[in-house]
Amino acid sequence: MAYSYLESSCYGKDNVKFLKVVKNPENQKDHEIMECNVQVLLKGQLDVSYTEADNKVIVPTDTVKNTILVLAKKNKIDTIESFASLLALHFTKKYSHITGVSVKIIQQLWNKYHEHSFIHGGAETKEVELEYDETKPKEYKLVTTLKGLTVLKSTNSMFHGFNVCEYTTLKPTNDRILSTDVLMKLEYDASELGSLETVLEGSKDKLFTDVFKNCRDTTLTIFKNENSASVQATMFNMATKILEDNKAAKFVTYELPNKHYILFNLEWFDGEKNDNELFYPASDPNGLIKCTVGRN
Ligand SMILES: O=c1[nH]c(=O)c2[nH]c(=O)[nH]c2[nH]1
Repeated sequence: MAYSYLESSCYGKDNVKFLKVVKNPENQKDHEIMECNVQVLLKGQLDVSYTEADNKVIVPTDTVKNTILVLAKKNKIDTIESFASLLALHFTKKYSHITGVSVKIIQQLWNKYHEHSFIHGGAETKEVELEYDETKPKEYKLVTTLKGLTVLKSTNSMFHGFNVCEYTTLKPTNDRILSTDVLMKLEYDASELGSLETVLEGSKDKLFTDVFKNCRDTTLTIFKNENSASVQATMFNMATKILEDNKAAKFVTYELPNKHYILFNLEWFDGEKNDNELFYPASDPNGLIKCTVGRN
């Protein structure tokens, strides 16, 4: 009896990066661009490559990389959601022993300001993760992520009424700075979207674009409008509104660092008052608050 067994495995290529330029057929200098970083990991009857050094079953990661690039060149990509579907279906259809694929695509945001000139959207990205198992084709998991959207509000944020014990030094406040780097994930309800084949045909591209925009708009609107009781309460309200607005959403997850700004005490300077005007940014430690919200 062997000492060990293979509990689980997957392999593929990570950090396959491309910039795709799409030219307007009526004006060869009018372009749209898409910059992506793709990860594709394969699963299936691959155990012997680990346990018996049998490479016959290995589709080389180099081939995975080539496939990503060729499919990106040859196909119309309107959203990274449909491109992820295309990749998952390609690998499972092409190789009989590949039965599952995990795809992750990170898209840079480029804002067009002229027919072929663009401004980079900074740290903010859109990401998509797709888990597909061809033995359960209807149960795929598709998650879209908004990441790196840094926001700050300089009033209308409170934090009081919290648990107080002998370890507590924090003072309750009715007015503080609230700042975070938004990480929001929306898991689609696969039964609302339909089969991955319909997703890759592009029939859901408008939905994907609209849902992502709605998530970003709702995050920013609730952030600015609400007099926040806490990060916890505000993120729950954001997630609830996104579920209300988007029937295709199953779960909404937020992961928000609470990036603290601490009021300087200037009393030593002849009693100088500091009415929430001068703060120092405390890079660490930071709060970290997460929740996943579903529909009742
Ligand atoms: O919104 C907040 N939630 C917390 O859980 C917390 N904890 C803390 O020290 N400050 C805050 N703020």
